[in-house]
Amino acid sequence: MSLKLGVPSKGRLMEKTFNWFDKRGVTLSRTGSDREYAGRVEGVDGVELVLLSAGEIPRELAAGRIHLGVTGTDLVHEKLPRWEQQVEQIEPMGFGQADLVLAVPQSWIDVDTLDDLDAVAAAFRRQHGHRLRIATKYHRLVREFLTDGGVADYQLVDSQGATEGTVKNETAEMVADITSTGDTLRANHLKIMSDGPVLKSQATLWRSRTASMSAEEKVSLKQMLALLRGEA
Ligand SMILES: Nc1ncnc2c1ncn2[C@@H]1O[C@H](COP(=O)(O)OP(=O)(O)OP(=O)(O)O)[C@@H](O)[C@H]1O
Ligand SMILES: O=P(O)(O)OC[C@H]1O[C@H](OP(=O)(O)OP(=O)(O)O)[C@H](O)[C@@H]1O
Repeated sequence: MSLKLGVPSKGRLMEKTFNWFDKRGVTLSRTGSDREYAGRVEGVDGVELVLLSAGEIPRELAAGRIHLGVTGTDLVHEKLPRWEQQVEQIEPMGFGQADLVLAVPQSWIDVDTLDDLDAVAAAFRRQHGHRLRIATKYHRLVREFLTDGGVADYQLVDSQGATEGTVKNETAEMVADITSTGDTLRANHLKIMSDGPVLKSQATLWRSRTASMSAEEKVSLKQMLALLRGEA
C-alpha cells in the first residue's frame, strides 16, 4: 500500500497547493482528462495522490483514509470535534488566508462589540418574538465563540454559499463567514464586528493521527516530511 496524500481537486486552493509542493521538490500532477480525478506524485516513492474537495479532507483525515491532507484551518476546526486528537498540524502553507468574522448591517451603527450584540439580540427577541438569525456554514465555531462571548439570544441558520446575500433576502439579520479582501461584505452593506475574528485561517498541511501505516508507508512519510521541511 502507498502513503495517501489528499489535496483539493479544484477551487482556490488547488493550484497553490501544487505550486507549494513543487517548490519543495515534490511534483503533484493530474493525469488523464481534465475531468478525471486521478493524479501522480513524483519526488518521493510510494505516495499516492488522492484528489478531494477541500471540505471533505478533514473527514478523510479523521477516518484515517488519507495519511496527509491539505485544507484550510477553518474546515478542520469546524468539521472535527476536538480536532487535535484526530489530526496533527504539520505546516501552515502561507496561502488561502481568510478570517472567519461576524458581520452586521452597516446601518446598525450602535453595534460593534459582542456586548452590543448581546443587547441588540435580547431587544430583537422581545420585539419580534423570535431570535436574531445568524447565517453561516460554520456552526460549531460560531456557537463556541458566541458562548465564550456571553451572547445567547440568537439562532443559526444554515447557509452553504452566498451567505452575505441572506441579509438582503431577509432570511437572516447578520452573517458569520470567511472573508479575505472584504469586498463581498462591503458590496452587501455589511460591516465586520470589532470583537474577533472568530478564527484566522490558512491552507495547512495536516497528518492523520488515526491512519494505520505499514513500514514502507512510514519510510515514505519520513522522506516526504524531510523534503517539505527542507531537511532532505
Ligand atoms: N475569499 C477567500 N479567500 C481566501 N480563502 C478563502 C476564501 N474563501 C474561502 N477560502 C478558504 O478556502 C478554503 C475552501 O476552498 P474553496 O472555497 O476552494 O473550496 P470549496 O470548493 O468551496 O469547498 P468544497 O470543495 O468543499 O466545496 C477554506 O479553507 C476557506 O477558508
Ligand atoms: O472577502 P472576499 O475576498 O470578498 O471573499 C469572501 C467570499 O469568498 C467566499 O465565498 P466563495 O467565493 O467561496 O463563494 P461561496 O459564497 O459559494 O462560498 C466567502 O464565503 C465569501 O463570500
